[in-house]
Parts: sequence; structure tokens; C-alpha cells
Amino acid sequence: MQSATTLDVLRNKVAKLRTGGQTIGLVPTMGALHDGHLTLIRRAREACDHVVASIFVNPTQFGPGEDLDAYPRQLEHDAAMLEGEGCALLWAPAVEEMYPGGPENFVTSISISDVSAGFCGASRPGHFDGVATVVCKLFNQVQPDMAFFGEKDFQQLAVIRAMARDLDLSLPHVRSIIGVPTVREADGLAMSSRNRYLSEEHRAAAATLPRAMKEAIARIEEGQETAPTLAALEDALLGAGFESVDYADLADAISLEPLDALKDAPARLLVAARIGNTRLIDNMAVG
Ligand SMILES: Nc1ncnc2c1ncn2[C@@H]1O[C@H](COP(=O)(O)OP(=O)(O)OP(=O)(O)O)[C@@H](O)[C@H]1O
Ligand SMILES: CC(C)(CO)[C@@H](O)C(=O)[O-]
Ligand code: BAL
Repeated sequence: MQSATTLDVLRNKVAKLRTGGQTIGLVPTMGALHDGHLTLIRRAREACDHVVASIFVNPTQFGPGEDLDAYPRQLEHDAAMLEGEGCALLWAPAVEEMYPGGPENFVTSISISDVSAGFCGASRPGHFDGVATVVCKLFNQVQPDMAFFGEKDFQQLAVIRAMARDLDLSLPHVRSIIGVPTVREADGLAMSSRNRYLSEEHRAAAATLPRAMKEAIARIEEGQETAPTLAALEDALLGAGFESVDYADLADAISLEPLDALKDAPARLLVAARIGNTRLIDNMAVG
């Protein structure tokens, strides 16, 4: 596997991979890789001639007091995992390469309304501006034919699709942004780099999240009222040792408009909740 830490080297290596019209799939990550990430790499390999993975812990998507400094960094280990999956090129810029002069002196930011307003956008103000801006930069830097994102970060996927559509980003078509279903641990917990923050006790309790979500979905699908069902879901999480629930809501799966009941369109249950110092998110299809 090749690697690049500067934009000049990246562009040069990407141009060589493209020789003869070969296609490139981009998998953006923040590293601390797990099987969820590797599933994105495998999916990209199936769809494209070459895979470029990025590892960049993007400071601008972390709010004050969030875990930017604590976020796990294990570049060598990650590189070996990517190589094992047949990734062609690792793009791992330093903060200074991505934001020359420092992120605080950066004057351009992409802000997406509506789809980024609720859920994680409400509990992490500014988060999706940081995500959209860095993903737009990654798209411009790599100019991939397709890009792969996990449904685990369902709102992020919707935000990136809206940005690519509205700004005519260089990807051939909005359908070039591929959402990959959430990869889960044996007990149902969605894989996440942040799961490693969990103590043994909190890790065991965390499995309540997907279990309680499935129970709530079954009730909503049976026709029980949404509001009390979601209130019971919150109670189940708090009873299992979660400290707080940022949101537990039903939404239209495309627009992410909140729903108070199931309609004909596809719907999604989205939850974010805190256990110990860790904020976990999950989402599942409803109906
Ligand atoms: N369990 C998973 N299944 C499928 N895709 C995933 C999973 N976890 C992460 N991804 C996807 O991998 C990409 C990179 O995510 P990231 O590096 O932030 O990992 P993460 O595990 O989501 O970390 P965090 O704990 O910060 O949320 C994103 O598109 C994300 O949606
Ligand atoms: C898409 C992303 C790599 C942008 O920093 C990040 O938000 C993530 O890892 O999901
Ligand atoms: N996986 C989403 C990136 C973040 O939480 O900052």
C-alpha cells in the first residue's frame, strides 16, 4: 500500500492510479479502525479499481469539551489493517497540511441547513459544518468516482449527500455516495471507535441500546403510539445505566424531518445517548 501525507504527493499518486481510466473509491475515516471501517473498504474494492482511505482526526468537527485530544490515534496499526484489505493508498495528512495556518484561521466553511439541524446537529452545534467542510476538501483532493460512508452515522450520510447534490461536487452523481449498513458486535452494539472508551460494565450495559431500539420498533410497527413508545425506550436506557439521552426520535429516512407516527415513506429511529463519558449513536429502519 502506498501512503501520502502531503497534498502534492497525494495528487501525484492518485493521478497514477487513474491511468487508463481506472476508478477510485474514497473511504474517509478518523482512524482507530474496526470491522465497520474494513467493511467500507471491502465494499469500495468491489465497486472500484482502487481504494483510497483517508485517516484524519478533523479538529473542526469536535466541539469545545469534546474528545478531540483523547480520540484514539494508531496510524501504524491502521495502515497494516488497510494494507491487509487491499487498500491502494492511505491519505494521512497532518492538521497543518489540511488547514495551513491552523483551523482557527480558516475562513471558509460549508453549512447545510435542514437535514443537519436536528439530532446530532442540535446536540453538537457546528459539528456538521466541520464534517461537510472536511469531506468537501477530501472530495476535491482525491476526486473519487465514488465515496463510501457508514449508515451508523446516518445523519452524516444525509448531510454529505445534500452537500454533493447542492454543490454539484465532482463525483459523477449523487448516487456515487454509497451508504453501507451498520456493522455490529455479536450483542448488537454498533461498532464504533468510541466503544473503546467504555468500561467493562458500561460495555455490557451498552448492548441495551440496540435491544431497546428493536423493541421500540416492533411496538411502533404493531401500531402502538410513537411518543409513549419512545419515552419507554428512554426509560429503558436510563434504567440500564445510561446517564442521559440526547435524542430518541422517529424521522423520515430521507429528509430526516421528525415524525410523530409512521407514514407510507421509509422511516428511521435515531438515538444518541451517553453512558459514562461516552456518547453512543445508533439508528435503524422502521416499517
Ligand atoms: N459500525 C459501523 N458500520 C458501518 N460503518 C461504520 C461503522 N462505524 C463507523 N462507520 C463508518 O466509518 C466511517 C468513518 O467513521 P469514523 O472513523 O468516525 O469511525 P466511528 O467508529 O464512527 O468513530 P466514532 O466513534 O468517532 O463515531 C464513517 O463513514 C462511519 O459511518
Ligand atoms: C466523515 C469523516 C471522516 C469526516 O471527518 C468523519 O466524520 C467520520 O469518520 O465519520
Ligand atoms: N463518526 C462521526 C464522527 C464524529 O463523531 O465526529
